[in-house]
Order: sequence, then C-alpha cells, then structure tokens
Amino acid sequence: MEIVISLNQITKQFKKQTAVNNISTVIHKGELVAILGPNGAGKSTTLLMMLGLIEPTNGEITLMGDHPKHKRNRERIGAMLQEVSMIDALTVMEVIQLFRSYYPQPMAFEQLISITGLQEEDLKKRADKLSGGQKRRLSFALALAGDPEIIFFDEPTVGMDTSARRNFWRTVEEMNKKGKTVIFTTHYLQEADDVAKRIILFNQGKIIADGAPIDIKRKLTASSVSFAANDFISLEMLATIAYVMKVVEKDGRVFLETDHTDEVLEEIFARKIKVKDINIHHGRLDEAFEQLTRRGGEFVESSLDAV
Ligand SMILES: Nc1ncnc2c1ncn2[C@@H]1O[C@H](COP(=O)(O)OP(=O)(O)OP(=O)(O)O)[C@@H](O)[C@H]1O
Repeated sequence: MEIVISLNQITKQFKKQTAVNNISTVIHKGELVAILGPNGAGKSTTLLMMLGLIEPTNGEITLMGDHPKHKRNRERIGAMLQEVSMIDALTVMEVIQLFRSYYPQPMAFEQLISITGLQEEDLKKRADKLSGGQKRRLSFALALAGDPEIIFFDEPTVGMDTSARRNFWRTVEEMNKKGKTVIFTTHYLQEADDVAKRIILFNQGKIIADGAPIDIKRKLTASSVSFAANDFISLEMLATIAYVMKVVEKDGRVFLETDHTDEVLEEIFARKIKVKDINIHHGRLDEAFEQLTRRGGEFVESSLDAV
C-alpha cells in the first residue's frame, strides 16, 4: 500500500518542553486514523508537523514523498484546525467561493454548501457572525474545498451539536470510502472507537499503542461471554471449556472471561449447554485508554509489540 505520510524519529522541543519524543510511524493511502491521548500528549504538535506548519527539532517527515510544505502538497491536502479564524466582512458563500478559487479542481459549490449544513438565510451572513458550531461546520467545508487527497482534523467536533456531529462523521466516512486518507485528533474516545480504523495513542510525547480499535481493546481489556444464570449449569464444567480463563457469577449472570469469545460460544453450542440471553462483551476503549495512559512511558515498548 502506498505510504502517504512518513514520520522518522521525530522530536519536537519547545524550549525545555519535549512535546514529541522520537516517534516513528507511517500512514498509508486510504487510512482513517485517530490520534488519541490525554491533554498535552503531543497530538496537535504532531498534526501541525505533518502539515508543515511547524518544523520538527529532529527527524524527518514526508508527505506524499515530499517535504510537507512542498507546493505540490498544498493542493492535495485539507485541514481543519482548532483555531477558527474567519475572514472578516465576507459572507459564508463568498468565503466558500474564495477557497474554491485557490484550487485547480475544487469540490462542487453545492456539495460544500450542503456540507456546512447551513440554511439559505445563514449562507448570506458574514462568516464571522456565525455561532461557534456553525463556524466549525463552515471550516469543515473549507477544508474540503480543494477536494483534497489527505484531510487533517484537529478536534473537529468540539462545539458541534449531535446532528452536526453525525453529519460530520457521515461525510468523513463517505470521503474515506472514496479513497481519501483522513487523520484526526480527538478527546472523544467513543468517536475514535466508532469511526477510526486505526488508533495511534499518544502519551507524554510518545506513541504508546497503535492498531485497530478492536485489537487495542482486546489486548488490554478482558472480553467475556455471559448468559443468564440457571440452576442446571455447573460452573466447574464451564471452567473446563477451552480458552475460558475465569468463571464468575454476578447479578444473576454467569461470565466466562476469555480472549476467544467465538471459540467459547462454539463450545457452548457443541456441548448443547442450555443458555439464555447470551451477551458478548469486549472491553471498552476508555478502559484500554485508562490502562495505557496510567502506566505511562514504561509500558511503551511492550504495548507496541503487543497491540
Ligand atoms: N507553541 C508552543 N510553545 C511551547 N510549548 C508548546 C507549544 N505547543 C505545544 N506546546 C507544549 O507541548 C506539549 C504538547 O502539546 P500538544 O498541543 O501537542 O498536546 P495535545 O496532545 O494536542 O493536547 P490537547 O489534548 O490538550 O490539545 C504540551 O506540554 C504543550 O504545552
């Protein structure tokens, strides 16, 4: 698969503060990647370096094979950053037209308007007079004005209401299906879990886990098969099922902790054990996140191998 972004031993130092500490990774064309991590972990700094807006102190970043700032890249990337600054005195429609005019093959005007989700009367408003959430939606449309191949979002849904959020992710998923690479930072673990195909987890300037959400969760949190308890099932017998690590009875249910939920289920059916109200539980991303960030730096190497 084609590599579109490559980070090779990147460090960013702000005076005494090491914001990003010797990270290396690659992102392939068509990936949908979430960069997650607690406050100050180095997410935004990394994103800004990928965009060429700040330079690493050490290491090398390439964007589609060139320096991020190369003029070939300018037409091929779109970004929505945390700071929304609107051009004064232009209406929403004028700003969209202006941004479209920067690119050789802009996205259709009507499509961008529909992405803003704004009503007719709001399109004639001055962009700087929009509400916070409306500004975010407009900056989303502006990020897509050039019909970019790679799109970067820094905390994109902050300030968006539920429906704006849903529309935003639906559009992002559509773009990704068309082959566009999407990279976003977020604090909303649920969003990362729902949308991203890959999560890069940052802590204290380092990458402490990198993988599909399901793999990160599976590796770091316990999964279980559970069902309603009844008097006829022997817990000792359940403990003999292959891959069952622990059997626990709690609140009227029996939980079989395992890394292999499918195999355990198969065995339950093969042995014709009568169970009702079956539930499969995989650990939640916030549990995995909590574990990883709590353990901090020391956990780095082993978790990277493991995940
Ligand atoms: N321009 C700057 N000058 C000095 N220090 C900076 C600058 N930008 C970031 N930092 C510091 O680098 C560290 C990483 O910041 P960064 O903004 O990348 O974190 P983040 O993971 O995006 O955090 P948040 O979730 O709070 O947005 C922080 O300690 C921050 O204070």
